[in-house]
Amino acid sequence: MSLNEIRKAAARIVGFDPKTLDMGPVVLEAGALRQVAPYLKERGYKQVSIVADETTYEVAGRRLYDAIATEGISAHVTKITPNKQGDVIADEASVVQLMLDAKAKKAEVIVALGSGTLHDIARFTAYTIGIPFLSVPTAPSVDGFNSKGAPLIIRGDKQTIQTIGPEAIFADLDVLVEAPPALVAAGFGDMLGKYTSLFDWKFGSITSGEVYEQVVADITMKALLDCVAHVDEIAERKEEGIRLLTAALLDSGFAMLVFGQSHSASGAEHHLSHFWETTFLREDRRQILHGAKVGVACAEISAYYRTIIGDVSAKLPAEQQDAVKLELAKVPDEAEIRRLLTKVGGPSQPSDLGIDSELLAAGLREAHRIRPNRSTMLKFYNDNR
Ligand SMILES: NC(=O)C1=CN([C@@H]2O[C@H](COP(=O)(O)OP(=O)(O)OC[C@H]3O[C@@H](n4cnc5c(N)ncnc54)[C@H](OP(=O)(O)O)[C@@H]3O)[C@@H](O)[C@H]2O)C=CC1
Ligand SMILES: O=C(CO)COP(=O)(O)O
Repeated sequence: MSLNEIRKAAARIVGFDPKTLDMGPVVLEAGALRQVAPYLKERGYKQVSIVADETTYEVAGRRLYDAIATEGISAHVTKITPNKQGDVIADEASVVQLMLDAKAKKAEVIVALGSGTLHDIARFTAYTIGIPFLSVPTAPSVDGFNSKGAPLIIRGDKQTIQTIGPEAIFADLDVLVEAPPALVAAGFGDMLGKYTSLFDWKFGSITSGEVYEQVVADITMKALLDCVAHVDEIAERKEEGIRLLTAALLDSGFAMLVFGQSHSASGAEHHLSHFWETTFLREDRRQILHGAKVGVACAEISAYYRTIIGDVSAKLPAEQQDAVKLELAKVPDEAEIRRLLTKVGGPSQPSDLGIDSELLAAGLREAHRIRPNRSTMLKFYNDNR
């Protein structure tokens, strides 16, 4: 959907503050990278901080830096230092690294040049020092370019802090089509996760009176179904497939931005993924792409929910039982989710990710504690067993 269509849809939400979507431009086209420097000039920025890592700097950072300098704007690049396993992660050290650089250079705006992790480092830092950030995605791997939430690793735990959305987005299809297949499959996996996150949000609204916005759920579901309908084009990584996937990721991000929290996009499948992520960090293991974990976790949650629905239903008031069963029936079964993941070339089983049955079982017992305020069916089951 275009930003204007999102604005129109969001206007139907009672009490929605239109300033939330006071942003633009949102550019998703070939050559979008070339529009960044003229935009910065037009906005009158004189000091720009670009945050990248070694890879994203090579992919697009050098070109961006030169283009900004050519406009007579002072730019500097912070390449976030990887952890000892070689992964760039959004933790205290990365945030402080960018904060110190941006402060020292008196940056007026931060440009996030990368995928999910670099965006979270950028949005948290920009919010903390009180400046805006621009989104320049280099891979269609997550729906986190334009949300407000910054999932950070704080003292080893994954906490999501509500910060700010981007001032503008420049998603260059020339760059995105070159992203490695694993990152494309991860983006598709992050979208498939919406099957179970949307179920969990509905579950929370039925059983715990969790605030639910149909418009936000509809935007997310439409984005998800667009991806599923075009799985072949996405798997082929042609320009149209990558455009469709990126547009869906942006729409899901906008849905989170409009709602102000991530209920539409993050349910038990994300909590399971976060559980695996922090376990790997504690064990000094290399990180697995977020969307790769989410896709597999979505299949696991779809299967698990079907095994526990009887027990859950027995503990619900009679009038909620049918509604919950009806919603669960709309979630594709695990075989279908794994089939779609395989089709797009991504991992489909926990073992593909190095997750054994013990870690899987531990996550199903404990992952809900990562987001104790979210009324997922996993939390209900574990709290009431
Ligand atoms: N804020 C939100 O609402 C959301 C946030 N997230 C967060 O996003 C994070 C995960 O982001 P994700 O995008 O999966 O992974 P990362 O941002 O961690 O990126 C993984 C790696 O992708 C590589 N990369 C990126 N673009 C390119 C490219 N064009 N060519 C080659 N390599 C490239 C980089 O390579 P290299 O490693 O070689 O440097 C990068 O480090 C998680 O922490 C998750 O919680 C996820 C969804 C929503
Ligand atoms: O990853 C997200 C959506 O894809 C956001 O998840 P959290 O709100 O759980 O950090």
